[in-house]
Amino acid sequence: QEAVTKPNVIILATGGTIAGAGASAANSATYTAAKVGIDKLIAGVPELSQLANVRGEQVMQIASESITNENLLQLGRRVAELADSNDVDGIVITHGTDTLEETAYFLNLVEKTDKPIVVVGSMRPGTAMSADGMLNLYNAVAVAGSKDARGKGVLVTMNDEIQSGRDVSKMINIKTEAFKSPWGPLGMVVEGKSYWFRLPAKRHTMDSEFDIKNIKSLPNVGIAYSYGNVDDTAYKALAQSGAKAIIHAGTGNGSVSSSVVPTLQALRKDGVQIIRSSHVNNGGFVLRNAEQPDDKNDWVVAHDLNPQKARILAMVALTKTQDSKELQRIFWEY
Ligand SMILES: NC(=O)CC[C@H](N)C(=O)O
Repeated sequence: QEAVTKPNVIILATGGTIAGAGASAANSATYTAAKVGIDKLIAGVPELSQLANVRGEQVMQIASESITNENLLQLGRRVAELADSNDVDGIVITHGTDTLEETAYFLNLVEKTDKPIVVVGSMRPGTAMSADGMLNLYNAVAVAGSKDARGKGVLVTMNDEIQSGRDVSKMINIKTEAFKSPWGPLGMVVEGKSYWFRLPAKRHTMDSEFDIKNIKSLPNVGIAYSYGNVDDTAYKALAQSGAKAIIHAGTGNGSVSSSVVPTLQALRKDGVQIIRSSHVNNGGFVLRNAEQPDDKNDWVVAHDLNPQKARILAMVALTKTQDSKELQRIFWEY
């Protein structure tokens, strides 16, 4: 009989619904997030031990809408430490789903490792009927422990799909099939085995020019949402609060209302970076110099990144450059 060595997988727990608890099994939507500790979560899925040697670590215990830049840096540093350790083969991060897409993208940009990093959450608390957390966690550990997940960037396992942390997003808040990418999943995980169909084309992890070890703090970057009858109040307030960049969560192709254009031109002259994104639901796609003369205005376009992901990339990029052309290059490449 062949000796099988199981991979060592660390689960870093941060809270969210996957650690949530409700009053009754019928409570799929009314419950408290971030209640259950990581040891209890691991004990609740004994099958994990068939996949890997699993160890848990409680990094924080919060609902992810309350995650701060400091929390992101703390988590990122711990991930980097563990990834550097010889006895760690893969890392799972349990996370609330509200900002999971932001954390996954952040780690995808700044972790210099080819070891699998898998971010996972759930849409229903463990106390609910048909809770999805157990299987999502099982799948996350399976992917994190697998050799074929190496070098594919930060991944997200929800609803049996393996998504790229770069472009996955929470598309609906009441279904277990909540996480989608406009460009489709990278693969599927079924009964603890991964099946791959495509690879990320954008720069990440080992191939990234950013490194968590060189990032001391993240700059203030805000988002302003666009709609009919919008005015420039939010943009001005963000600039006044010290924003180094403002993400324009624009309509359609990142279009900008004529009531806002002059203010954004003036803010750019004052040194604030203006980044045009789109809040279109299934994924925006903003083209340079379409809708607005970005070359003339010295603005940046966020490409296919939604506003919250554009904020993450802008913060990371601004730790290295203040040049709008460099920023634009980074927005095309990541
Ligand atoms: N499904 C969830 O995880 C949402 C719970 C909570 N709002 C959070 O993001 O942590």
